[in-house]
Amino acid sequence: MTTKLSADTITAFRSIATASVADAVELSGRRGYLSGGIRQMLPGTGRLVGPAATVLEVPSPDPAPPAHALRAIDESEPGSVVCIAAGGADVAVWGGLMSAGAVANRVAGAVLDAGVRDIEEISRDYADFPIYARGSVPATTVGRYRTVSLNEPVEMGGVAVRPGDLIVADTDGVVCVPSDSVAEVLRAALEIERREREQTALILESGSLRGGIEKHGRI
Ligand SMILES: O=C([O-])CC(=O)C(=O)O
Ligand SMILES: [Mg+2]
Repeated sequence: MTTKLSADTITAFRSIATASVADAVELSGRRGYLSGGIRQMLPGTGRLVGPAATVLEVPSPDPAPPAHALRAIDESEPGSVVCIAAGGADVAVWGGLMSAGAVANRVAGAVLDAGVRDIEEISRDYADFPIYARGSVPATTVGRYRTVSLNEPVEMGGVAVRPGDLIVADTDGVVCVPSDSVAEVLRAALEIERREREQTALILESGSLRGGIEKHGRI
């Protein structure tokens, strides 16, 4: 099961750039950002923020439906982000039908360490639904990969993603905030945003990039 995060926490992260969230996770000694190879394919409306529901897919010629992904879509708490780990597979682990199911179940978005297909259909019929993926590819996952777990820890783009971790994604990419450090990362990320606003003002006032970042000693 995914962990309940407060509506206030979700709202707060929706106003914070992934760059700041990634830096804030790093302050706790961990890596939060997923590989830049997993990028925004469909933007939805604004930043994607929600708890992860995790699915693992592995190579298999078994032509079975992706049962764990279908369950993740139908059974996750509204507002969840369905995260499918497939080792960067060059197949579509998501498409138009899965988007229809996700919208019907109020899933917040999808993050895929693999490809997506039916882009034309999804952008036409589900324009509010955000998808992050390695790219688009017309090949179905069925008969090439099969799902093996739901809501177990997975690895995506170089990061361990656990069910209930907070996913934050925007035009820069995807960050995973470990569920045990959400409050601490939120505080740190807000402080980073405050510092950068101050630095921006100092740069513009002084007319010097180096002068503007001197006070805090970092970019
Ligand atoms: O076949 C798939 O793997 C996914 C797909 O096209 C859909 O959800 O429409
Ligand atoms: Mg399809």
